[in-house]
Amino acid sequence: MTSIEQIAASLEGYDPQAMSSTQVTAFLQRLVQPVQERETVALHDALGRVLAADVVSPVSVPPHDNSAMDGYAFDGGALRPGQSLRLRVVGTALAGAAWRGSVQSGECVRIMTGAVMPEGLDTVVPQEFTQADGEHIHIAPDLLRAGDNRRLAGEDLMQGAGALAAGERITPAAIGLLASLGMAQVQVLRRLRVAYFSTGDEILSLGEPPREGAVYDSNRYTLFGLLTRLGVEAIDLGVVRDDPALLRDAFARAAAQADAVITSGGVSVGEADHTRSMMRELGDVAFWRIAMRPGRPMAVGRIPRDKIWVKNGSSAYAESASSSFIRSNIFPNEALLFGLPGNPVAVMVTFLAFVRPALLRMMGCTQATPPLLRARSSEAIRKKAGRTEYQRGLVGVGADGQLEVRVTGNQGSGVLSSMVRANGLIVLPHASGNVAAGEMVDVMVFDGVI
Ligand SMILES: Nc1nc2c(c(=O)[nH]1)N[C@H]1C(S)=C(S)[C@@H](COP(=O)(O)OP(=O)(O)OC[C@H]3O[C@@H](n4cnc5c(N)ncnc54)[C@H](O)[C@@H]3O)O[C@H]1N2
Ligand code: MOO
Repeated sequence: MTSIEQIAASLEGYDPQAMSSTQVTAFLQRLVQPVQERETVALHDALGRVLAADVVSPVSVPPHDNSAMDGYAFDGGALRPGQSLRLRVVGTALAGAAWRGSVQSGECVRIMTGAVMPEGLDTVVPQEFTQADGEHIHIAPDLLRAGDNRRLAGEDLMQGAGALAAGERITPAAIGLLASLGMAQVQVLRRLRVAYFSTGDEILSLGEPPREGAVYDSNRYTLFGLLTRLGVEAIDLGVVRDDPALLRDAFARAAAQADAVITSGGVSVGEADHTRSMMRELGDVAFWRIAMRPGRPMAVGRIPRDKIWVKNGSSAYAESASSSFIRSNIFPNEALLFGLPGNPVAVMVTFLAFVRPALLRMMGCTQATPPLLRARSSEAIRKKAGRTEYQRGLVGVGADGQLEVRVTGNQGSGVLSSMVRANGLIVLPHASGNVAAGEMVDVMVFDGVI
């Protein structure tokens, strides 16, 4: 199999010490493949899942011409410019109970919204536009045109037309559309499994008492949120101390259970870290410095799962074949590894910039990158050319009605509070320099993404 370094080396101008975010994206596009296994799920369980096959409409929606208003159905051919119309009401059509009688010239049928249009009638006058006069109604001149307030059969979807395409994620609207086709079940791709853990001796699990030099683990919680919103099965493997045996065990357990493994911390050049060396020892991993901020150091690779390391006695490990590891058709024998930098905002930014699009592609989604909004920066932003910067921003509508974005304060890569106040990331591209107040910038808005 082609090694990670070989795949990376095929990128133009590859330099592991100076990767651009475009190169990382291109690398991941080459590396990852969608899952193939399918399952059929009930509609309620389909939200957020990815369609395994195109859905062709088995029926027309709506199935018949019907009224868009409560009112009176009549033949629009009787309308004359400048003239009122007097019609005799000869029956009633209810939603679910069609009028089957015949309608002569000068007659109309009382009709409710959704009721089938009676034969030969093509126009509906809303009841508030009419005056009743015994058995008759009056319609004032020039209120309507022929065909008004009639919904045509198949105007939403024609029988045999493509309704949804393979690779689309099932949104609330798509679930509704599937239900409107009478489909109680749908074929989706299997859910992706993603295992994650935090590394570092200074990382406290919740519930542990504070101690000097230690910080509570936040990365596992932001990752939990990001993965859950993405709709994958998120497998939390806790905090793993910087100990080779514990790290080995964690990587083995993660790779055995999951399609992808995400770690945070220990990928920079720090001396005390065994995370890097364990990744190198167990897997096929590239360590990069990316020209971006935050999120500079990152490891990407594969960890084999065809051998699982089981604890033998207290500290020794032995390789043994296991039947409990998953067989994934993405990478049959290994899990994809994302070694994210430890700083809490760097975790979120590298996830949004690289991990999320890669996981979406693995999930089988055809749409893997979120659309960027263009907004005017309300202030000057300092930016170095030669790296992609992701600044936490708050987008809103300015006094002139145009979209405007401002930075939410301290942009340190450990500062989560400015991330909380943001509703998007201002994406400042690699080549660009300082942003002047009033300049237009790209924003990846969180709503709909995280
Ligand atoms: N000489 C250099 N030093 C550093 C570089 C560099 O290029 N040369 N890069 C800096 C950047 S940028 C980052 S980001 C960090 C990434 O380093 P690591 O991935 O090795 O992360 P750690 O050192 O383990 O942790 C960094 C920072 O984040 C805190 N952290 C870690 N895990 C968690 C967690 N689960 N929850 C909350 N906070 C966490 C940790 O305490 C550290 O403060 O390296 C720079 N240094
Ligand atoms: O990856 Mo680091 O973000 O910039 O501190």
